[in-house]
Amino acid sequence: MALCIPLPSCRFRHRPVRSSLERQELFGRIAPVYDNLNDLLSLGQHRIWKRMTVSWTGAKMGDCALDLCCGSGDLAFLLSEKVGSNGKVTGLDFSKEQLSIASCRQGLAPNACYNNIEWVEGDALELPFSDGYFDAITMGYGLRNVVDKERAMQEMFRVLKPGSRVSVLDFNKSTQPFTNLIQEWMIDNVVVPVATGYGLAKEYEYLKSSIKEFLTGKELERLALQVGFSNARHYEISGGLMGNLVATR
Ligand SMILES: C/C(=C\Cc1cc(O)c2ccccc2c1O)CCC[C@H](C)CCC[C@H](C)CCCC(C)C
Ligand SMILES: C[S@@+](CC[C@H](N)C(=O)[O-])C[C@H]1O[C@@H](n2cnc3c(N)ncnc32)[C@H](O)[C@@H]1O
Repeated sequence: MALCIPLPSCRFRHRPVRSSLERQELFGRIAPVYDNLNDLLSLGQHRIWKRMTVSWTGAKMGDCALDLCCGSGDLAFLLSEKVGSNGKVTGLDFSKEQLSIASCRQGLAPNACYNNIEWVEGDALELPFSDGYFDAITMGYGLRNVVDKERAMQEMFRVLKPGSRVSVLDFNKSTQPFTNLIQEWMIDNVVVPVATGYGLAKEYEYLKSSIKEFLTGKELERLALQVGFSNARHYEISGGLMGNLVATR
């Protein structure tokens, strides 16, 4: 009979969320509360970080832009305002539940330009777009969550036009121990307790391990150059708690 002895080494205890399917299901479960919790937990700051992300792409009127791992669509809506009614935005995500919220928000919003957004259910690791198709790409809190970060960067490089930019927003994996300590303290003492009230403790506990397994700013810059980008720069935001990688094809 198989026995799982409750020791710290038992691989069935505190098993981290690993496979792509497990992550897809996690984002499906948090979808109903995701937007409200982002506003609450970041004290509205995530809206500012997302505006900075869009601005760093250099997207302009008439452009064709992609928001990868779009979730409920925050960055896609901001891109839509930048490219206007003559431009086009594609929001791609593998979670039906997140896309359904994005689509509802689009229907409820009065902005005419939001008609230029199309939602696509797909995998960031196998993009259903031709080479050199987009003038700008955003990815908010997506790269840390994909199972193959190099592959995701390669796909972004492939579908981007030469000279165009990708802007990748995420938690910063700092090289400063004190910054990491603050980040971990916030997750343990604010984020997870709040999420527990919604029955989503495990889902938000995942944040801490995913940041630990993520890349530092310098490592992200190196990865971008390695897959072929001609220029890559990582910016720290909000005292180094968040970060944004800007890379030019
Ligand atoms: C927009 C935020 C998180 C998105 C997010 C990303 C993920 O990968 C997840 C994975 C699993 C579950 C949930 C998520 C998820 O929500 C940021 C939300 C805020 C942070 C959770 C809290 C960080 C603290 C802020 C840095 C506080 C800053 C306030 C200060 C006034 C500058
Ligand atoms: C934390 S949410 C970010 C949502 C949104 N970009 C934002 O900034 O609020 C991460 C999103 O990435 C999506 N995702 C993760 N891995 C993916 C993949 N391989 N392909 C497509 N979407 C993915 C999830 O479904 C989820 O909606």
